Amino acid sequence: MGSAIILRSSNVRVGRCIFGESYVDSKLMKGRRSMLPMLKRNVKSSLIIKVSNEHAEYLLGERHPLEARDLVLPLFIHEGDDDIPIGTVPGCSKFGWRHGLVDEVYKARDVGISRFALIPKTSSAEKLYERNEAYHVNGLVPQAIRLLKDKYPEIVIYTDVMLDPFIPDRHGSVLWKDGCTSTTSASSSLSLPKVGKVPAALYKFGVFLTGLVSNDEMVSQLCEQALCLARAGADVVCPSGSMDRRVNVGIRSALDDEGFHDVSVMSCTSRNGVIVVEGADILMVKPGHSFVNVLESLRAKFSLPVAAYQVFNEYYVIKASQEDGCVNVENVIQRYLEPMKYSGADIIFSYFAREAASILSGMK
Ligand SMILES: NCc1[nH]cc(CCC(=O)O)c1CC(=O)O
Repeated sequence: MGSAIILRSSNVRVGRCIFGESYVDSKLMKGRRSMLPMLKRNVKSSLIIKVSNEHAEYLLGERHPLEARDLVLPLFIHEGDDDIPIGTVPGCSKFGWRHGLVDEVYKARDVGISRFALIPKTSSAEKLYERNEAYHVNGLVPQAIRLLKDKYPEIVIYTDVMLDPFIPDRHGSVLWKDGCTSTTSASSSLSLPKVGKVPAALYKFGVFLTGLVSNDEMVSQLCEQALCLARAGADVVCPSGSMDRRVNVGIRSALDDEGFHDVSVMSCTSRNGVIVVEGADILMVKPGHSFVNVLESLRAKFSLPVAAYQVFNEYYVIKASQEDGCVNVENVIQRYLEPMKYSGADIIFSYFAREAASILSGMK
């Protein structure tokens, strides 16, 4: 079922083929075009940015070793000015978006990393919710994107589309609420059914918590957030925890309607191996290393770029052993990152990206 949908959507939709002339040396393409019927668009921001012949060869079937350009460095960011260490993890911080983040990106670019994922770590959630921070033009993530793109226009930025960091109780969904107390601009165009009398104890942060999730409202807010991120300059938006199949499709069409054809939608699967491919331009497996079998099967089934995410938890464990001298970065490359690449990942998210890249680019 999934592949039929993909085929259809890639055929009908406008947009460029990954191997459009403007991206790849046409000599390389001679006689090979027929091999690429299903490869999809949204090149700019996904795996083919500034495509080179080697990369095209890789996609045509030849396996190349892991390279710095395959890696995405995820960065935790916060609103304050100073960097805040994360627990006891050596060398890992939540970066202040104005300074620490920019320094970190600068250092990573030096060793050949050009892709970054921004993960907001918000505080004072109550205030944030009142300001509709999830899709406020001057929200944490949009501001960080604009700053980075201004300084380093060539980098690729991945951002989450999710409400969790901006909703006080972090459930990540939009709950039915009294229509009159709508706190979000996205919802103003929707008329929500009234929930009737709700006990006062359930009234929190301007929202009546009834325990019922409003999918329409959630999809609408996620689309609003994706647009806000795209307007700020995000290259790839990543809806996560898509409990509603309309999320990817809704975001894809909202982006297309505003002319953001080059902004990619990355769909995430984790744990159960279920992935929503409709509307997606990139498929992601998280945690990637634990599910290399899923990477392999996505690679075999779909002609979309596949991404793998090495999660923080794994980073934490490896980092601890590194401190004990049991593991070095070469081991991390050989035992964790390369297996994900060889299992089918074109794009690898890893908190080790900078350390790994400095070895891969021979700069260490
Ligand atoms: N989906 C949102 C998101 N984006 C980045 C992370 C951090 C992932 C990690 O490194 O553990 C998470 C949370 C999650 O998926 O669990």
